[in-house]
Amino acid sequence: QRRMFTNVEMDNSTGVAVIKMNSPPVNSLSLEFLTEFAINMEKLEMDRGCRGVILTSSVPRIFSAGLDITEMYGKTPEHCGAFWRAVQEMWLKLYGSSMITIAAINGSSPAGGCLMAISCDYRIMTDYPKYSIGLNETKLGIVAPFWFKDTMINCIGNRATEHSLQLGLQYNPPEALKVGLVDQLETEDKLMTTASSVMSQWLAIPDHARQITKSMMRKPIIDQLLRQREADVQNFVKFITKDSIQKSLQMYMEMLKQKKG
Ligand SMILES: CC/C=C\C/C=C\CCCC/C=C/C(=O)SCCNC(=O)CCNC(=O)[C@H](O)C(C)(C)COP(=O)(O)OP(=O)(O)OC[C@H]1O[C@@H](n2cnc3c(N)ncnc32)[C@H](O)[C@@H]1OP(=O)(O)O
Repeated sequence: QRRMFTNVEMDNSTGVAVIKMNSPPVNSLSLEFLTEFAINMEKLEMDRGCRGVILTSSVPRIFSAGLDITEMYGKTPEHCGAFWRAVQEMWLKLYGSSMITIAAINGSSPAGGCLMAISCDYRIMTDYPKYSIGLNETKLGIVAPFWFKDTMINCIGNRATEHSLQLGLQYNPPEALKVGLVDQLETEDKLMTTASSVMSQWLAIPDHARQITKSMMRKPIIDQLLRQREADVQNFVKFITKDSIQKSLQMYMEMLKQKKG
């Protein structure tokens, strides 16, 4: 039986779906997870009754740990290529969605987890000091590709992105609010109610006007990836299969395990 990585609950009375990521222990984004996520987004996009999506997590304390490192370590170039296509597809479906997308960030959200959040239209994060969010790729010895970087620039601006990406910064909730990485903080118990109430404000705007405006803002980056999608895959495969990069990933995974012990 196929495993489910996400639960989708559609409320037909409001036209809002809640996608809960549910892949313990850390909602890491594996090839299967990403494939299922993109299919779910596609189905909601095709559903004329669905106007908005709230993205959140069922896993305690974690929104998403980002890309599943085990999908990039010790794998064949073919596997790495298939994995990267799935990462691209997830981003294209989320960043390019015509629906209103709100991230209810109820836990830590490094790297690919942060990419998911900043690909949404609005972010509300639980105000808990131990949670963090950011594109920390350089800390793993890897490089966030241009479409991660440009999504971040569109969210927090050029200078803050440069600072944030070079240092691989992870922000706690008040810092994330200050830099503009999230739009609002909320307590754990009120997070979903607040997300629904923000959604109602966005739903009040006529869809066609909001959708054209959103597309105008995001299309240049999306088109740039679409134009060079296969080159981006080959670039990733070449980079990630290098011995030096594989070594960095191995050391990072060992560090994660040691931290636990
Ligand atoms: C020139 C450029 C050209 C092309 C581009 C090329 C390249 C590359 C771009 C790649 C972009 C990459 C994006 C990413 O998302 S990489 C992933 C980054 N993620 C992280 O750094 C997060 C790491 N994890 C953590 O910090 C913590 O786990 C977390 C999320 C804060 C939770 O902490 P905690 O609750 O204490 O849980 P544990 O750390 O004990 O973890 C439990 C368990 O999960 C394993 N794990 C954690 N994160 C991941 C992960 N991302 N992938 C796979 N597995 C993960 C961890 O090892 C533990 O495993 P165990 O077996 O010990 O139980």
